[in-house]
Amino acid sequence: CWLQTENCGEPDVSEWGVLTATEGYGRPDSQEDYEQISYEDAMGKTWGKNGEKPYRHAAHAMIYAPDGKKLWDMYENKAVILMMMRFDGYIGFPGGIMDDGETVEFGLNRELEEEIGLDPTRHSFTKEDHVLSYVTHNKRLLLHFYCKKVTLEECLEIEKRTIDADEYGWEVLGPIRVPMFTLNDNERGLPIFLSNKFIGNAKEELLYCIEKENIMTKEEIQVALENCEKFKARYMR
Ligand SMILES: O=c1[nH]cnc2c1ncn2[C@H]1C[C@H](O)[C@@H](COP(=O)(O)OP(=O)(O)O)O1
Repeated sequence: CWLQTENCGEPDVSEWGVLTATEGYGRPDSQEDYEQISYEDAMGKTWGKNGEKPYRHAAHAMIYAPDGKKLWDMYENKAVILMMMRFDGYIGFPGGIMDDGETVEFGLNRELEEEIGLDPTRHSFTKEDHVLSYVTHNKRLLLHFYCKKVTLEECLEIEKRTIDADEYGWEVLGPIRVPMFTLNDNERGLPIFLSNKFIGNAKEELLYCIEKENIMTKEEIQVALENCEKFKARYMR
């Protein structure tokens, strides 16, 4: 039984080692029910208050920098956007579930330090960076998403630090840069990247921020999604 040091007994495959209490949160849910709500509604929520199983808060964040570098002098990379390969094989953003008593921003900054080694004295997320909140009743989670623009130099430094983070090699298997360009076959680059498996609503959060931060237009994103679907129809039956 993973990570336990004593009294392990027979492994119980339905209750998976010491992760039992939380690992269900990250599992894919065939009945995803993400409902967008305001930050204020999420903070003042009353669900789970009447002796039911409580709702937990979780927060994740996108860090990015405008780029403009050309691949082979041809394809402009519009931005460096940091995502990560998670332990479960899904792509997501760094962050996690708040510990009891933590504010969402405090918990987010703690998770970012643990997962990607973000230095809170230099890059601290505040309410100003909040973008979206969702509730998922299936998972009894209130999910908050944040986004911060940094300089390219800072972004590359943050990316480098990720492999020295406490969680590197455990919950985080590595930083991922989103390819923010598309080759002239209209598929390689962002469209094929979008055919990956993303945790929760991380893909929607990515696309929302790409548009909100004026990295790509709504129309450009739509074209990338359509080309992703064409690629999947051909190769991923
Ligand atoms: O990037 C994400 N965007 C939206 N939801 C996410 C993202 N990453 C995880 N999640 C969901 C999936 C889980 O239901 C919860 C908490 O997951 P996780 O980040 O793995 O939490 P811990 O690190 O274990 O605290 O959020």
